[in-house]
Amino acid sequence: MKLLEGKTVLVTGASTGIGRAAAVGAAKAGADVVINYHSRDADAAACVAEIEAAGQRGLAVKGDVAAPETATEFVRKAVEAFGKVDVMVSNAGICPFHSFLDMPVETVQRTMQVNLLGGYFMCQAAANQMVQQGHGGALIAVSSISALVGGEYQTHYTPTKAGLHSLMQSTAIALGRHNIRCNSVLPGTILTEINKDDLADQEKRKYMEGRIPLGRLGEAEDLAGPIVFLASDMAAYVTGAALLVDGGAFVNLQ
Ligand SMILES: NC(=O)C1=CN([C@@H]2O[C@H](COP(=O)(O)OP(=O)(O)OC[C@H]3O[C@@H](n4cnc5c(N)ncnc54)[C@H](OP(=O)(O)O)[C@@H]3O)[C@@H](O)[C@H]2O)C=CC1
Ligand SMILES: C[C@H](O)[C@@H]1OC(=O)[C@H](O)[C@@H]1O
Repeated sequence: MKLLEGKTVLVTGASTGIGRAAAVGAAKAGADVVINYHSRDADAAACVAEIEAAGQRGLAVKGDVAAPETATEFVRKAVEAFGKVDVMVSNAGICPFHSFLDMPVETVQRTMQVNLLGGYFMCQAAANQMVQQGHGGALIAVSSISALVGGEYQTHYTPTKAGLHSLMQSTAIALGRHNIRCNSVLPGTILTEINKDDLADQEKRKYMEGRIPLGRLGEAEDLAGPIVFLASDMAAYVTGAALLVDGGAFVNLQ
């Protein structure tokens, strides 16, 4: 029996990167998967094609997670299509690198709205559905190593990742009685669209690689296994936990 057989998994921000790897990983583990995305129609369709190639049902629902109604609509469409929601992977996020002293107000507000409030509303909508179903579930937030350490050009971003980590701790308490487990994954530096421009700076890229004991930057697929594990019954007694997936970067002081 596959790890996620019979489960319906929802993933936000799954047109590219970590979300897409999680969606395809969940399908390969036997789940039907509903994805949210914001703008890349062709990439979202390609993700659904990969889910179907794994032998599972897939559906893409377009929407901006910053709007609370996107969350209720996403969950409603998932239930309409596949009957239930077992897992919510709240992954959608942005990181427009910018210096602190001249940070535009709208960049701060948008980053908080998408990353933190988007995650909050998605998890809340999924949890309400899970409580109504009455057979538990799992929420997984894609937080970051940046929940634990700072970044000079990420002063608007790192608080959102700390916030998601904290949200999973509090929802673990609020939802434990419903057997809904709440955990976060904390990726290190993973090569995706979000940091393509930032890591085009070869000096910075080499520095980041040099910080990692495993000797390489991460790939989106490196997150699939940890997310599938936390979504699965193998993690039945794991809640309120945060799993670093960073090649050892965080512990590398000297
Ligand atoms: N890459 C890394 O090093 C790390 C990434 N993370 C986190 O992982 C998550 C995924 O990022 P990653 O895969 O790297 O980056 P990508 O840019 O590849 O993926 C971001 C995804 O989020 C979606 N998205 C962006 N804004 C919105 C929105 N307003 N509403 C709905 N969907 C949206 C994008 O959709 P579309 O393209 O269709 O607009 C895309 O599917 C983020 O939360 C990020 O903070 C955490 C630690 C490290
Ligand atoms: C976008 C960054 O490269 C990435 O995002 C994070 O959360 C980490 O700080 C990574 O460096």
